Formats: sequence, structure tokens, C-alpha cells
Amino acid sequence: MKILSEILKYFPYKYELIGEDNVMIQAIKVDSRDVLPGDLFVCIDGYTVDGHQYTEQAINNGAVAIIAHKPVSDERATKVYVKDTSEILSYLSSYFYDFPSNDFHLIGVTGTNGKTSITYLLDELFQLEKKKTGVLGTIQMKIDQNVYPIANTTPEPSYLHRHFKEMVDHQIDHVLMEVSSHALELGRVNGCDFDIAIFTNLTQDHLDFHETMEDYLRAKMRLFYQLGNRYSTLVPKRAIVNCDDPHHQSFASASSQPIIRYGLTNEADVYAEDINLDANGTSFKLTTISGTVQINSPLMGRFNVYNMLAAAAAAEASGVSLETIQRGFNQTKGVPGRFEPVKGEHGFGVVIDYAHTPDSLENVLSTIKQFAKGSIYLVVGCGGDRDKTKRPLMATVGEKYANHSIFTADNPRSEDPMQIIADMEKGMSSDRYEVEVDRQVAIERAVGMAKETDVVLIAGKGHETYQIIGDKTLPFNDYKVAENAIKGRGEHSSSEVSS
Ligand SMILES: CC(=O)N[C@H]1[C@@H](OP(=O)(O)OP(=O)(O)OC[C@H]2O[C@@H](n3ccc(=O)[nH]c3=O)[C@H](O)[C@@H]2O)O[C@H](CO)[C@@H](O)[C@@H]1O[C@H](C)C(=O)N[C@@H](C)C(=O)N[C@H](CCC(=O)O)C(=O)O
Ligand SMILES: Nc1ncnc2c1ncn2[C@@H]1O[C@H](COP(=O)(O)OP(=O)(O)OP(=O)(O)O)[C@@H](O)[C@H]1O
Ligand SMILES: N[C@H](CCC[C@H](N)C(=O)O)C(=O)O
Ligand SMILES: [Mg+2]
Repeated sequence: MKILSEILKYFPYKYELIGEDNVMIQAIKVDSRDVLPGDLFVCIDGYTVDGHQYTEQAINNGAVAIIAHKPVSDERATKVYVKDTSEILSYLSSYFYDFPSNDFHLIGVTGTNGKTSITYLLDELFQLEKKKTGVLGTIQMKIDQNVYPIANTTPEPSYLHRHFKEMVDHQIDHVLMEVSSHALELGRVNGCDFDIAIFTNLTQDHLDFHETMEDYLRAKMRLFYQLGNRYSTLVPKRAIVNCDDPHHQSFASASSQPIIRYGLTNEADVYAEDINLDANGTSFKLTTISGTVQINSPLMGRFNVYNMLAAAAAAEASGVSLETIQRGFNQTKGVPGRFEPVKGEHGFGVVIDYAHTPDSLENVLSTIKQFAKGSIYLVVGCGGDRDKTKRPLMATVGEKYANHSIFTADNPRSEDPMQIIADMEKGMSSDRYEVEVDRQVAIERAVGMAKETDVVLIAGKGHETYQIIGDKTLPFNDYKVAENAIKGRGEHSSSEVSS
């Protein structure tokens, strides 16, 4: 809570005030539908609509002041005009909530794949050390033991700092946060005081939003530039980079802070040796700055070794002991929807995975290929209103590893799902696939085909519990559909395809 005059006293931007500045502000909101009595409403000119057109609703809901960069005629609230509302939102939110990210240890993870996985691993490690944690990312927001749904992987600044403040009030020690390239490009995290930045990898995604891979790279690098901007006394800042990724040098040189390199191929500070990947998990010798321990983890695949190295580097730099890191990796519960087997005594394997990029699909399928004794069936689709150029590439990856693919819908959003599938088909050079736009039927079909020792991979939606078709969000859960399909196998006749 702050008086508007107090906010404006330290406001580092030019502004024009119309009305009273002695109004008490309860919270900052950018969505008129969320406004409560006493709030300050900031009008954001968005990609879809212009927030300036919702001032009346905001005021009806109780907004006492409006920040805008276009004329607002409603006399009922104080107006503060600035040059660009999007530009001031991060600082304003951070200041209003007393710079909450200074008061805990903030780890930001960026990169195309692995962000959610690493934040979950870190969460487990800090909890083993009896620390209180906050987590923000694709699956949900967590404040200590309470979880909340979240609209974006990395939320907009007013939401972010409001909940950072809540984390401070809950005496959270460590906050583990995914930082998406959209967030970096749009300045959503400008007001955050990161203590550690992690770069996982950069492969193709989001070319609908970033014009080129170079733009995508530059957006991700911003996290590392930002790491050098502020000063925190909790622990020294660290930039942690995957030195096997061809772009790692850009990230290392973007930061003025000490670098920790992790990797399996190039010379690294944190690395793994004697890696043994099998159908039950992964074992390796982990060497960090403080020593070497044996890891026997249930996590599958070489990509998860990278995730563990990143988490080990960040945890150790945050004061977690190597013994805790070993214990945490060995007993990790994994992440919902990431290489998650559908449990049961069905003889064949069914795996749910959030792979929705060519690289992640390649990682998961190559891991399955290593251990599958029989055929691999792939159920996959591509998101609507997202990078169109990844569609044929994902199909090609599928063809490389799977004996048979079923192309289906994955959040078509405003697009025609059959057109999305047609884009995918361009990546196929054989007829080892079929089209079944209904995702439930596609999963049932794949499960129906599988015989003993075969594996079905259901890719793209992971933990998601919905299917977005047009502007409707309908309930849909890959895990439950697969579970039911397995139960229903006895009741329906199964069909076969040649592989
Ligand atoms: C492209 C993009 O990032 N869009 C984000 C943006 O939406 P937008 O610009 O379309 O917003 P808008 O609908 O035009 O609304 C403009 C303003 O009017 C307000 N409004 C709107 C309607 C109303 O009735 N009242 C009202 O006040 C809105 O709250 C907003 O402040 O601002 C919204 C509110 O902050 C975000 O939720 C929205 O994310 C959308 C849902 C989205 O899908 N974003 C994706 C692409 C994204 O950001 N993804 C990354 C993860 C990517 C990854 O996996 O790596 C993420 O961090 O989530
Ligand atoms: N280090 C990694 N390298 C490559 N692929 C990975 C890695 N870790 C996980 N994956 C694959 O990517 C998928 C998504 O993993 P995860 O959710 O951790 O990534 P993310 O970066 O959070 O993705 P998003 O951008 O959608 O939030 C996993 O289901 C798996 O298929
Ligand atoms: N955060 C990613 C998730 C993609 C998941 C996939 N199921 C889809 O909807 O495309 C995005 O919004 O691009
Ligand atoms: Mg994620």
C-alpha cells in the first residue's frame, strides 16, 4: 500500500498528473477484470486489444488512479500520463512492492528446453536443506507449500512483483523462476534482481514471435546482461552456462559476473563422467567445484544429465552441499508431464512428454529408441498460433525414430488443426504416419496398436489439462486419456499397421 504522491515522488519518468495525488493505492493491476477497490490501473496497449479501452470497467471495479499514455476521459479517477505505459510498468511494480526480489535469492533459468525441469530439481534440493521456496513457471506458481495456476510461464510485472511481495511476506529463501524469451523481449523481468542466471540451450522455437534465431538469442542474452546490473549481498552472483551449446560464449560474455560452465563435451567446471543411461534411469559421476559424487537417478536420458548439471551448479553456488545434491538427484520425483510413464501392468510402455520443439522431441525419442525393444508409436501435434516452421521439422524427427506417427491436434487455437497437420506432413518422406485430428482417438489408436515391448510416446502437452480450440479451453489430459485407453484395450479390437 502506498499513497500515489509517494509513488510519484520517486518516479524516474516524465509524467503529467491530472487530479488528486493523495489517494491510497492498494495494488497495481493491468487487467480491468482483476481490479479491486483502491487499485491503480495501468493501461497496456497489447497485441490483441488496447487496455485504454477498459478504463471505465477498471474504475467501475474501484480503480482510484489510472496510468495511461492516451487520453482517458473518465473524471472519476486520478490520471497519470506517461510516454509509454509498458516502459514504466516493471520499475513501478518493483518500487510499489518495495523491490521484493532484493529480499530473497532469485535464480532465473532461460533457454529453449529444460527450464521447468531445472526449477523443479532446484526446488527439491532447497527443500531438502529445509529452505522455503517459491517457484514460477510453465506448470504453476508455488509459494512455500501453496500452489496457484498461472497464465504465463513468466508473468507480467505487476503480477510478478505482487507475488514476489507475497513470497517475502512468507519468508521465502529461494525463488526459482523460468524466464521465457517473450518475457525478456517484452521487459517483463526488468525490475528483478537475479542472483543466478542459468542458460540451458538454444534451438528452434518461437520464430512466430522472434523474427530470426539471432533475435531469439539476443532476447535470451538479456537475462545475462541484467545479472550484472544490480548488487545483492546475499551470495555472489553467478552466470551458469551450458558450455556444450554453440551459443554459450554469447551468454558468458553478456554477463559481468563470474561464470560457471557445465557440460559433457567441452571443458567445464561442473561435469559428468562414466554416464550410464538405462531403462530405469541414469547413473554418472558428478564433479562440481567442491568434489565428486556418484549419482543414480531415476531421470531418463542424456538431456536430463544436462539438467542435473545445471541444477548442481546453481545449487552449489547457492550454498547447497554436494551430499544434498546427490540425495536430491537420487530420489527426485521428476516433473509432471516430463518423460512421465503411464503406470500399470500393460506390458508395453506409454510415456507422456512435453516435447513441443524439434530438439526436445529428438531428445525424448532418441532416449526411448535406446531402450525400446519393440516398435515406437508417436502421437504428436503442433500448437496453433505458434512457430509454423517447427511443424515439418517435428514430423521429420518423428519419422527418424518412430515406426509409426499419428498426427493430431495440440492446442490449435485460432488455426485449422488440419492445416497445422498439413504443415507437419511436409516434413515426411514416407507414409509411416496417419492423421487423426481428434487427440483422444489418436491416443486410443496408438495404445490399441502397441504390443508387448512397444512404446507409445504422447508428445507436446505434458502436464497440460486442456485443449485450446478456437477461443475455447476444453478439459483434456493426455495422462488420463492414455490411462483410460489402456483400460479400454480389452474391450475394443486392436488394429495393426506395418512398421
Ligand atoms: C504475445 C504475448 O506475450 N501476449 C501477452 C500479452 O497479451 P496481449 O498483448 O495480447 O494482451 P491484450 O489481450 O492485447 O490486452 C492488453 C491489455 O489490456 C488488458 N485488458 C484486456 C481485456 C480486458 O477485458 N481488460 C483489460 O484490462 C490486458 O490485461 C492487457 O494488460 O499480455 C498478456 C497479459 O500480460 C499475456 O497473458 C499474453 O500472453 C499470451 C497469453 C501468450 O500466449 N503469451 C505466450 C506467447 C508467452 O508469453 N509465452 C511465454 C512462454 C514461451 C515459452 O514456452 O518459452 C510465457 O512466458 O508465457
Ligand atoms: N536440457 C534439455 N535439453 C533438451 N531437451 C530437454 C531438456 N530438458 C527437457 N527437455 C525436453 O523438453 C521438454 C520440455 O522440458 P521443460 O518443460 O523442462 O522445458 P522448458 O524450457 O520449461 O519448456 P517451455 O519453454 O515450454 O516452458 C521435456 O519434456 C523434454 O522433452
Ligand atoms: N510455452 C509453449 C508451450 C507449447 C505447448 C504446446 N502444447 C502448444 O500449445 O503449442 C508455447 O506457448 O509455445
Ligand atoms: Mg517451462
